[in-house]
Amino acid sequence: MANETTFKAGLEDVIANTSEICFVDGKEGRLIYQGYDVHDLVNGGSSFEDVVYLLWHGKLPTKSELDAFSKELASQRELPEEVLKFLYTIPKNANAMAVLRTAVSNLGLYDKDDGDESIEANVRKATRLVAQVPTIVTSFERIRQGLEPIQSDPSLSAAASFFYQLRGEKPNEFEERAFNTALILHADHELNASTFSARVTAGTLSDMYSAITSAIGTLKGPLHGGANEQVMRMLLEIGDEDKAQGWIKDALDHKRKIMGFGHRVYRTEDPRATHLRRLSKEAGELKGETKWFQMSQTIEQYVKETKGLNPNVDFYSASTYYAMGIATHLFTPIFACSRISGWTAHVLEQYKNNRLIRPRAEYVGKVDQKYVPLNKR
Ligand SMILES: CC(=O)SCCNC(=O)CCNC(=O)[C@H](O)C(C)(C)COP(=O)(O)OP(=O)(O)OC[C@H]1O[C@@H](n2cnc3c(N)ncnc32)[C@H](O)[C@@H]1OP(=O)(O)O
Ligand SMILES: O=C([O-])CC(=O)C(=O)O
Repeated sequence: MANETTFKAGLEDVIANTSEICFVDGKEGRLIYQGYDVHDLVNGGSSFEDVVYLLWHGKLPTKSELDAFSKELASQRELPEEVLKFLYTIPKNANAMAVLRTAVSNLGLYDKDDGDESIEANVRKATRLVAQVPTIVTSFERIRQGLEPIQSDPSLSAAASFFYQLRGEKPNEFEERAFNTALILHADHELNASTFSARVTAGTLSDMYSAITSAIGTLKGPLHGGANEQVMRMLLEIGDEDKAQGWIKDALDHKRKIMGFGHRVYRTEDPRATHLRRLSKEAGELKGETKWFQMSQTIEQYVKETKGLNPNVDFYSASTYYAMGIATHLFTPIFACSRISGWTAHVLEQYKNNRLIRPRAEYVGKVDQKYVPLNKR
């Protein structure tokens, strides 16, 4: 039996590995990628591609490195024919995260580098994954609606390409800028549950696609990435700003969690929420419908006052995406379109310095049971 003093429910504050990729300073409310504050990356005008390069290579690319990397990513967006065909066989009402999880697993079967576990091959797999996860999400969404998937335009940025592949139209300036910011903000977050899943799978020296499939299944849950969809469903259910306070009070009185609030690490404002709050306001104003932003503000104030809880990344991303006309069931897959960069960075780091991840459980079951043969039970 493991020493019971070592047990921490939910592994809270347990250090499970070292990492150079990301630091979450929960006390100060800071998020750092490879030494760079996420505020500087957003305010300094980084592209998502810039950040993916940073997460993987530990340095910001030069202009020519970024151009080459962006071109490489854009050239890999098309799905293998077999995977595209597979998307047509999926039930149209399937959960979009379940589709993504299954399609990424399927994608691994057709990767040219399948079976090659060299660093170079794994970087190539990571590149394809970052390029193709959005294509899976947008293609299935179109197939679901009875439309044909759209071939990507390699001249577009990752942010613009998502809209183009989803709608067949390029985004406006705000949509591209806001989506690029959202992609940067969701890119990595240290040892969150889905990244931990990916690292546990990679730690057995299983392949990149298996690790990412584990991660997608973990992100799907409403206590993690799935919360952004639940936030929007909550706002829609409340329906009117005047009803927000009463609805939240009732939920809290019944000990229900308010989606999009609270965090295992942050004890202050989640730095990503600061940007997303601003984007939610801007998106609402551009659409001429600020009701969801205003309702979110009312909820934030009430939950802060009554429970002392801050909004996390999922709270204001919901009303931002909604104002941009994105369907609610795509919110968590969009999270995955960004987090795939962090997951792959962590899987590459795990392979570089691997040790099997295998914690202990504190045994609290029965002991010394007397065996009874079947005919005597
Ligand atoms: C991208 C992400 O994954 S960000 C997180 C997304 N998830 C959500 O938004 C779901 C809602 N939030 C939560 O469920 C939690 O805050 C989590 C899962 C994020 C963190 O969970 P934990 O660190 O395990 O905190 P835990 O659930 O133990 O909460 C501690 C206390 O705060 C309360 N609390 C925490 N979050 C909330 C919430 N959103 N609404 C109401 N109460 C809450 C708990 O009820 C608990 O109260 P108690 O001590 O009186 O029982
Ligand atoms: O870090 C966490 O536990 C959850 C989170 O905010 C994320 O994955 O972005």
